[in-house]
Amino acid sequence: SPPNFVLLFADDLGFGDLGCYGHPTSLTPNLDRLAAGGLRFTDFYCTSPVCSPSRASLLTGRYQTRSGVYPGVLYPGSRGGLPLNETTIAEVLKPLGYATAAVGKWHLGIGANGTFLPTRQGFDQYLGIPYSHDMGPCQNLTCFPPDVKCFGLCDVGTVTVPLMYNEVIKQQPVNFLDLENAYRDFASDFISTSAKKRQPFFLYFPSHHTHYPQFAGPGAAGMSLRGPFGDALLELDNTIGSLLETLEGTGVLNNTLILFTSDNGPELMRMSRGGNAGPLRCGKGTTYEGGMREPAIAYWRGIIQPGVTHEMASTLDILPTIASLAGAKLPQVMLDGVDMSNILFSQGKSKRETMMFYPTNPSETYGVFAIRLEKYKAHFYTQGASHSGTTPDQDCSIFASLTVHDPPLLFDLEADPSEHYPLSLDKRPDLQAVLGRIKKVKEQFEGSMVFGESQISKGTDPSLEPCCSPQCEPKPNCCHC
Ligand SMILES: O=[N+]([O-])c1ccc(O)c(OS(=O)(=O)O)c1
Ligand SMILES: [Mg+2]
Repeated sequence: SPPNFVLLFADDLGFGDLGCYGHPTSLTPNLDRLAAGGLRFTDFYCTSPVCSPSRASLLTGRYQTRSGVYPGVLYPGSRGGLPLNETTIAEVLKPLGYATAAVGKWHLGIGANGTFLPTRQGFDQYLGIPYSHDMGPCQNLTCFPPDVKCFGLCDVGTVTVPLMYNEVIKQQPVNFLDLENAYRDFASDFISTSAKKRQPFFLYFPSHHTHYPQFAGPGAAGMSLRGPFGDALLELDNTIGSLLETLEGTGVLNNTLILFTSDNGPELMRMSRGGNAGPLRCGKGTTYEGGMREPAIAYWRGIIQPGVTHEMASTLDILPTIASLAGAKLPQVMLDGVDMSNILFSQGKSKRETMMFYPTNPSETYGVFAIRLEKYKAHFYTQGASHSGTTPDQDCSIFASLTVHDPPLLFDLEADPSEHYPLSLDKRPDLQAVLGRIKKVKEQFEGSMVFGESQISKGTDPSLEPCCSPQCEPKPNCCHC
């Protein structure tokens, strides 16, 4: 019978944040169990160092430049979103009779009359906050029990964050302390209902953890060794444990592929309240490895052999892989993802030999900032980011302005995954040859790249911000239900 798919997607979680990736104080026993019993990736990439573009690529198998989800991210009042003519994983599976649900952070647009919400993108059901949970005033919200306010300011002058069920606002502002429980119960009900009906299902679970401001309910607050960030991460891990129990209890665990990864690198500017990129350089907002290489685990009990793979793979590859496993037709569009089944099921080589690194704000002027080919990575441009500030490495901070590298900075990511020691090309014809191949890849890729109309440049309209009492005045503060 066709396999079920559970896609667990963390937010702003770094390569070094999980116990199974070496963090000394994170408590992630359930993710560690998935890694121990499944395949742990060491070279798995997202496509953007920030949320919305990365999520567009995950769900379409195409770089964000093609779908138009660039530059930067979408906001509560954004006019744009992931275009409806893009085909998501949910839309690939629906024709095969799959039940589909999204639970958590959408961040691919709301638009007029909810035109870009998950229910318009192939998901039968949706429960979640449709963008980052700092995109609304949070200083009076409780992030930790009994009444510890959220840290910092978040975005003021906007409606408070709403919890939506399908296209209706259920709660505004959301109650963070029971949000993850609500997500867990909703997701568990979806699994149980599908299992009872013997209907194959796709659960997309983009948690808000561990995005700023960190929050956690009573089941995790104060229970980690790593403070607020660790508590939020523990809450996500608890939820994953519950979902595993439900999959097991309903008898579908052996027929379910579970994938876990994160949307972009850690927000280092949050310091000890932010994530950690492990040995990788910089983090969110940059095209150094810390911003783009993510923790990733594939688990399918009895089918995927436990182990570690060093093969290169990406969020782009999830749609083609799920399509091939379900026997679904691929969308008739330019796909950048490749089927990674042979990595998953036969410890084979990846069909992916290259990865393109676009910055937060891709443009046709500069094109890709960096390219990885096999073990080599060439940076044509580098730039720091506010999200990666406060670290000792000055190249990560916002003060590290856009720099052209000609010849490109070249790193050997096997010998130097931290991108500390650029390779000299002098008297190295072998490296010059590598650079020649990379330039050819860049030429071919950019020759085929047609930038879709920027959705984010369509700007924002305050009247599009979700408000549970649309007639109330004065906005946005009156939107409370
Ligand atoms: O890239 N950005 O311009 C950007 C702006 C606001 C965010 O809150 C953000 O963070 S994100 O939404 O988690 O990616 C990113
Ligand atoms: Mg993010």
